[in-house]
Amino acid sequence: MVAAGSITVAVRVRPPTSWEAARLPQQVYDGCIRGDGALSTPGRVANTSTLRDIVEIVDDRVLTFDPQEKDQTRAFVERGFMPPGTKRYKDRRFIFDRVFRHDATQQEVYQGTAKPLLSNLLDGYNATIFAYGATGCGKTHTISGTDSDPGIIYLTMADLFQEIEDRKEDYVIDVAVTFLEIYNEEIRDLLSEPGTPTPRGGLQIREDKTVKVVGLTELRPATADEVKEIVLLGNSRRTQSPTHANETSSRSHAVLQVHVTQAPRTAAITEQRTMATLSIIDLAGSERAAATTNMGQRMVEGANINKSLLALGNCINALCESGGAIRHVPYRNSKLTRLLKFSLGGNCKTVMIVCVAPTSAHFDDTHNTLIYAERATKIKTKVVTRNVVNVDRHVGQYVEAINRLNLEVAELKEKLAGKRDAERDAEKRKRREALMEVEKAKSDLQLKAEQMQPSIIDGASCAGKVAVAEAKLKVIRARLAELDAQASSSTLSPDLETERALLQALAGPEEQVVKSESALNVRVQRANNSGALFEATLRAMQERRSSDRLDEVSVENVKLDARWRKAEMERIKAEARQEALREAVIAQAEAVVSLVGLVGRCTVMLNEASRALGAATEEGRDGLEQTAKALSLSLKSVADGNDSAFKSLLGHSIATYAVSPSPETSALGNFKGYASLGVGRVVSGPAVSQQLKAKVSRRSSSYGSSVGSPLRKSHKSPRKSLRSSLAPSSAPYRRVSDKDKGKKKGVQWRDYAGQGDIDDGGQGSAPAPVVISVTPAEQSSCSFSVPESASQRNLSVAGSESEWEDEKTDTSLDLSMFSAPSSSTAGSSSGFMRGNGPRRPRASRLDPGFLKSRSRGSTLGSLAEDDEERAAPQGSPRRPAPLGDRNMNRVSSPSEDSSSSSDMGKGKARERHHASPAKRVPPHSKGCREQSWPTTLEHRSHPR
Ligand SMILES: Nc1ncnc2c1ncn2[C@@H]1O[C@H](COP(=O)(O)OP(=O)(O)OP(=O)(O)O)[C@@H](O)[C@H]1O
Repeated sequence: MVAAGSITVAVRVRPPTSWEAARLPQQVYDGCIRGDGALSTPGRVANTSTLRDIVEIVDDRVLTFDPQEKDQTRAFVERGFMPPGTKRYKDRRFIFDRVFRHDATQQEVYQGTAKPLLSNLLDGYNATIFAYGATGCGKTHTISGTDSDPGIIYLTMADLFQEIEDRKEDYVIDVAVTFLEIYNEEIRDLLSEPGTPTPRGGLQIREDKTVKVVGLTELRPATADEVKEIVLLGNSRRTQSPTHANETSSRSHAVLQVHVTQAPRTAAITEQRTMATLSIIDLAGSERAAATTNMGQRMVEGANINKSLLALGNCINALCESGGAIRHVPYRNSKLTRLLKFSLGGNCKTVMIVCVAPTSAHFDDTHNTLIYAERATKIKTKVVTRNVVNVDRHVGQYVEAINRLNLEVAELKEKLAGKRDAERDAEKRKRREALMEVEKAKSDLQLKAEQMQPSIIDGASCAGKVAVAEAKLKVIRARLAELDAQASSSTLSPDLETERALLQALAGPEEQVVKSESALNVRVQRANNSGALFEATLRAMQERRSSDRLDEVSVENVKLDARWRKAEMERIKAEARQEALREAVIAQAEAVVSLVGLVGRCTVMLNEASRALGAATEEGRDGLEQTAKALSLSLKSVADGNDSAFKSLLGHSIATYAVSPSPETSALGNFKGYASLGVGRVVSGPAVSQQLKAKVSRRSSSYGSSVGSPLRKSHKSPRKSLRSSLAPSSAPYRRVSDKDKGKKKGVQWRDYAGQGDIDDGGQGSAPAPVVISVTPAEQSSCSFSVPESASQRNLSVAGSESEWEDEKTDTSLDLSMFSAPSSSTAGSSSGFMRGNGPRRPRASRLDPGFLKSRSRGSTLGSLAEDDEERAAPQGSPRRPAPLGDRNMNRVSSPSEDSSSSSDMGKGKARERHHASPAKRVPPHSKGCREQSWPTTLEHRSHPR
């Protein structure tokens, strides 16, 4: 139920016609400045107009009729002199529900008038829209419009059908349209086709609870366009005649009625139907007969029009005065009022659209119309109720209802199936899109990972190297701190000074590496940046949430991929770091091997020197001198070689520390050995370390640390080093060939002579010297840089592994062996190696007998071999000094092997060579031979 109210009255001002526009004023001011220069007097107004605007729109609800002319000059010109107190203009203000300016569109008028009625209509409330106004003011334009600019009828029906479409799931809505005209008080059917039995005119009104015209043609349009067609058709049949005021003046009232019946789609026995009628009425224009030149039929038409409009006015007046209830309302005075009975005072919501002309040409019509409209605003309508009818279905209708419902069920099933299909399709599409999104995210991440990976790997590798450098530095600094502490309390002995200088040189490159601006650290930083970028990408993926495109599973998929990428990157980083550390460990191991070899050989050499000196002392002055000279040269050679090695490796020479200025500070007297220097176990391999330990434990003398250079590229056999160290720098060394041996060597190893019992049966117990054994092919493939000084000396250091073994074995034996006066008493190492039987001393290179044998042509040591070297053929290989090329572990070349094997002779010695555990090649030795030494000194020692 809608509360009681009034008729909604809206005023629409039409735009001026071209005829009117030509007569409306256009202010033209005389812009000339007068002679006296006075600007205060207004210029002359050139007023050529005969019309003026008489409607001023104040706002969307208020207008002023015949407003005061603001230009007094114009007012004077227009109206002449008016005595004070009299009004030149009506200047009357009207208030309506809506006021539309002349430029308002059809849509705006529709929205402001008819549209609010529409929803009520479908709920069962009657509604009426009628256009009122003088002829030619735009009523037909507002109600019907044109094809290109349709009016209220079309716009209303369009919305109505849209609403029906929206409700059709729940309701069956029936729309029927009738279109009639009241012409000269006769009701005519505008939709009656000529030639049909339906009479076109003379229709009667039946009045019950509703007003109904009997015999009207009802059409059932399904769309707004069909309604438009109907209206155009009806309008074409409507009586129109050209009048003075309007070329297409409607001479009748046209009434379009739209009956809407709505029934719910239920199968109940009773159904609640709502019925409502929308009446859209285009009244004929009121006209003052005096103002028109209408004659004859036009005049009769005009009279009838005016009569019906007067009746309408009277009804309105009555309704206003009575409030819609008490006083009699003369509806029956005309067909129009009878038809509009329920629209005006009944159960209906009514909108009156009042059309007015804007110019003074229609001054009185507009004035009257506005007064008429103002009065209509005062009509109080009754309480509007809903037209609801409860219809009890007849049993006969049940079948119809069931059929309809069956149809509806089938329809709904079809829809549901379609909907399900559509849903399934949508689901599939969504899944496909999600999959594509996941793939895209994954490939993006992969791309990112591939972009970042090289940098991150490089960074991890660099970080590993920096960590190694830091670890090295820690140890070096610890030792340096000790040395510094010693230096602060007392003067350091030359050997310790040398050690400190070497350690400082060793620390230099590491210091450079660990600096924050070092190349490695810069690369680490760059890798960190890449890593951060990668992390950010991963985080973004981890934080992805489900959306329209990605469901939960897809998001989880993406997150898992991100997690896997992260783990993979960590693995690769760890591998790179591990590889860097492994390389460092290998380098350290090689350095340690070289170092141990060097220290071992030097120690052996020193032992032999010591023994030789002791033996020479017993022999007498001549022997002593000779031995001392030879030893001096040998020791110098070793020192030079070591110095070259250090210079090459560390860029630091130890030559200046070689000789102590005073006996008190001499390294010979103050040498701190292994224990005091705290050099720990440096080799992790069990076999080698144990052998070294065994050897070290047998040393009665301390080992100097000054010779402990890693000697990066040194792969020489230790034997060679020792030999070359004993060889005079000027004498090239050559292996003794069989031929030479037969000619020149008067002294042989006892073993070679068959006197020794060297046997390879003692593999298990024989201490394995630290020797890297390589094949001839490997030897030939190895190239070592030879310092110029060393190559200039052109020392041959060739020797077989077996010889080196001999020497090592010898030096492992009881030192008392050197007390034996001659080579004939030199024992074999085999006894020791086997661990049974008496050990027979072997001739040593520094054995006095050996030294003496030089003159006799029978030598064991390199001093004798020097001579042999001099006598060697030109084609025999010449090798650089062992320390000169820093290849301490280098083994003999194939030619050396052959010479050494020939030197040793065939038979037992050869067997021993093959049987020696030392010939086993450590797995890493081959690799390291192909590998270049690191640029930094790879020294490893454990802090105390
Ligand atoms: N708002 C408007 N915009 C443009 N043209 C308009 C407007 N209102 C009216 N007109 C024009 O004015 C002329 C007269 O309009 P219309 O025929 O609608 O008047 P009417 O009130 O129906 O006249 P009658 O009562 O004689 O039938 C028509 O040519 C119409 O196109």
